[in-house]
Amino acid sequence: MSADDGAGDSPPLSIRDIALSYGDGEPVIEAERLEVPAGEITALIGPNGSGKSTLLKSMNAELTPDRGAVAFDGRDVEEFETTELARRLGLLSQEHVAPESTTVRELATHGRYPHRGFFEGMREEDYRAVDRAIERAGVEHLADRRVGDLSGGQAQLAWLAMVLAQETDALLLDEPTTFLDLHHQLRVLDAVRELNEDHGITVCVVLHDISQAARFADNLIALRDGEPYEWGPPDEVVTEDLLRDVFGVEAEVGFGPNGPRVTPRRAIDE
Ligand SMILES: Nc1ncnc2c1ncn2[C@@H]1O[C@H](COP(=O)(O)OP(=O)(O)OP(=O)(O)O)[C@@H](O)[C@H]1O
Repeated sequence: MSADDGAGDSPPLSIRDIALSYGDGEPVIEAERLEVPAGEITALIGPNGSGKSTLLKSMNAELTPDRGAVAFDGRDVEEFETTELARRLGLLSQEHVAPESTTVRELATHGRYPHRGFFEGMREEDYRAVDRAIERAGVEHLADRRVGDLSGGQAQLAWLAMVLAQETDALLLDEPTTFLDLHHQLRVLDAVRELNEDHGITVCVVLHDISQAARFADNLIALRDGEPYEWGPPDEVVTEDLLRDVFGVEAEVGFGPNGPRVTPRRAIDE
């Protein structure tokens, strides 16, 4: 990513005939075809255990499918050399591991490793990228704090700063708003939208709030039991049928100027 990248420059992610299982178990993901369009924001929605994180990790080659492939920029993600992929595709996962004494700035600095030679120090552009990421994630005031001392939401923002410092062409974000208060949820989504609009970054993001996902994303992919139930523009995906069949919720769906709005009524007993 560079400052003068125009919108639409980032590549798409395409999934073809994929099946993915853990160990010898049954596949937890099976999908014939899914697209995360270039330069657009796609939200993955679905109930707990429906396979959202697994699908996201397969897009980043963190998990290898038993069958099929994920293509990024027309190439199987498994074919990329690890550092090359990390320069182009960033993943904010739900599992965070870092020594407790690491500061927020040090964490963000880790995001620059894919851009530097093994023995090279930080260059001026690396420092600038770290500053930008810290600002975008809204953690300037926490930059010198130890990650181990942060609240859940503050830590979430610190990890986001690390992924943003990678300055990749595409971002995969697994529940980036979890643990965040409403103000910070909106700030994070605004920052992602700004990156998307200013640099044409392709985004795939897991969100649990369906109304928020519908407002925020250009496209939705709804997963049920590891399979796509529906995908496309929010207006087409968010329906009362989806809420009943996928989420087990009786709800009303209204359509306002900001897209579909979900009013849940009750959980349907299985
Ligand atoms: N490491 C693992 N080993 C075995 N099974 C796993 C592992 N990780 C996930 N699973 C299983 O794979 C399925 C999909 O899990 P996944 O975490 O992708 O769902 P999810 O939609 O992201 O859920 P959530 O909304 O709760 O985060 C679940 O049945 C889960 O139990």
